[in-house]
Amino acid sequence: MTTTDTAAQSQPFQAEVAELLNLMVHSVYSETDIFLRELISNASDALDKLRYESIAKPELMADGGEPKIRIVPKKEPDTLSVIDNGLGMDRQELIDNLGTIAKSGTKSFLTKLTEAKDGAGLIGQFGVGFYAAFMVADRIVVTSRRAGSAEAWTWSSSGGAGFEIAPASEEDAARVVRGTEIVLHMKKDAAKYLEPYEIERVVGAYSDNIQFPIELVPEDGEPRQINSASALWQRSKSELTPEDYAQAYKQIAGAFDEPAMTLHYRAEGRYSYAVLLFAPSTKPFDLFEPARKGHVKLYVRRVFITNDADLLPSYLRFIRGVIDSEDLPLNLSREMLQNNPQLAQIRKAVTGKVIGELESLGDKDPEAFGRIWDAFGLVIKEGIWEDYERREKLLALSRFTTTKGENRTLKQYVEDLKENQTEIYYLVGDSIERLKSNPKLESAAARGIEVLLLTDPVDAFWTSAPLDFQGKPLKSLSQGDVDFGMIPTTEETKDEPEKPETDEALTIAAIKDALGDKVSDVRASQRLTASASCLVAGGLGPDRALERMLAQQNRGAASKPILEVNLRHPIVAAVAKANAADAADLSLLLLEQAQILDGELPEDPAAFSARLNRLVLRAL
Ligand SMILES: Nc1ncnc2c1ncn2[C@@H]1O[C@H](COP(=O)(O)OP(=O)(O)OP(=O)(O)O)[C@@H](O)[C@H]1O
Repeated sequence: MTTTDTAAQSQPFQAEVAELLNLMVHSVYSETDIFLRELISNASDALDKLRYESIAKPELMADGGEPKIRIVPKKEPDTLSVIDNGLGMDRQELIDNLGTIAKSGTKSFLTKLTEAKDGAGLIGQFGVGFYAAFMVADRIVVTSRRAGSAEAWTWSSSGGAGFEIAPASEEDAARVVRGTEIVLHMKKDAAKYLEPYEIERVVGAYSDNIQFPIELVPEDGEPRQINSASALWQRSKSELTPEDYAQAYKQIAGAFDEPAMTLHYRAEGRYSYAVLLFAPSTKPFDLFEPARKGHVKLYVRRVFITNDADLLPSYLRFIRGVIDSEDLPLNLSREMLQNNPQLAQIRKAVTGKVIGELESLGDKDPEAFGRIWDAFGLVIKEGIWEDYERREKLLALSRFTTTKGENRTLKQYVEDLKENQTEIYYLVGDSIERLKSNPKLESAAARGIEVLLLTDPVDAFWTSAPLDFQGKPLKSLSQGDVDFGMIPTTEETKDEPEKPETDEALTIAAIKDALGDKVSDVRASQRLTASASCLVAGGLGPDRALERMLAQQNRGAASKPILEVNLRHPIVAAVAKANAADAADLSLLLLEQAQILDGELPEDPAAFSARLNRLVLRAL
């Protein structure tokens, strides 16, 4: 220990912590109860960690007694202590863990929180953890001793800008043999949490499923255990109520909403393991963090091993819960986590189960499934691209907005195929409204063909994989050739305008000539009935929507599109008859219109408007 280490020191909070504390104190959050849940959950994590570390070093458990959590209310002075004999923290850990927030995305979250009206809802998704205690306490003193260490340290803070760290007094150090004691000096308006029945109520509501005993130590009377301290996932389904599950979900996932799906089973056979998984009903704030980390905890015979075992593919990263194996060794190393064939087997089986459960939820309880899809459909669709093996199953789960309505499945789509229709058509774009008015839909609309309207950014990616559903290929209406020739038009639209008597080849040659290398080709369109022109991608490369996205992110230049023209349209017909200058103006206008309809800007907006004015004036 250096001399600076032994002296008391003041340290500032990380800016994000100071900001968060400020928000907590000015009470964006009215549900103060959760502070106790957060402290108990941290205590339970510390006990889990100790149990895990002591597999390799049993001596860590030597002093300090059986794992448990104690809650000690005292009225003179008003303090509430939450004490665990878990792993504890050394000096640096106290500074790092209780002075900073390590979570990625914290900054953007805080900005959102400050701006949002409904701060409470948001803060629940974030989990403010330890700092929640500042809602009820105006001073917090934490004394901690890391298991096996000769030193104990005391961290203290009254909120505000920073905290102090110092060696624990002899008296405090003697009391904290192993683990952490958190003493809250309660605010006046939070004195109710010093009442034993109030503590029991909160523990019963939020923390009953903590695996370790939680003991209430009242000022008068004997200490008593106030939770059931069993691993809920090990109990049989028949003895559990929906309320039990809802509470377990909140505790395991640190969530505030209700689960939209619960999956609880035990696999027996070559490997035995218990599974308790939940799908939340609301979106957490970090769903789109680049790390795309999962939230399923791995236990081995009731001992917590890691949060980090990638037990589900990342497109199911919204699923929360526990998998508890009977057969894995307790001392799983990082390498073993990555390469263990048994874990790979469990991962595969559980992934299949989750998808199967989502599928049957979609049939049995479309409303609950709808909540999951609305919150996580974007993420599930990543799987269509990533998980080749389960592609068709994930396509079957997906819900689409189409020209026929909302929440359509591909199964419904295929059941409603038109006579001679052999493909599933889709169009990718920025918004449903814009897609609905896209000319590329015209010919499909005239035939009553349903088209999927895809507007999520991820849609441009998964659709670039070769896909089919029930033997029907998925096909973009803005790419390659479409052939609706065999599909009859519906009655009302049978009388399309007659084709004008112009030479097709001549018209196309004239437009090609005028556009030069601005496009890769000019073709007669099968897609259009009313509009004059549209742009499509060649048959082999990426779809136009994906190209546009990649180009916006400077990841590759967009390749030249094909201009399709409607030979029935009077402007197109006029090209062949016009003089060279007018033909050039008209042809460029056909290209520029098509760009605008795709949500792009014409290459040279000034030239475009000059051209338009020229032609309009001529007609006047
Ligand atoms: N009782 C404790 N024993 C040991 N370490 C603790 C204890 N309480 C907190 N910590 C440490 O402090 C860190 C920060 O705790 P905090 O509650 O703020 O966030 P968290 O638990 O990591 O996240 P969240 O609350 O969102 O799950 C914890 O990750 C843990 O390392």
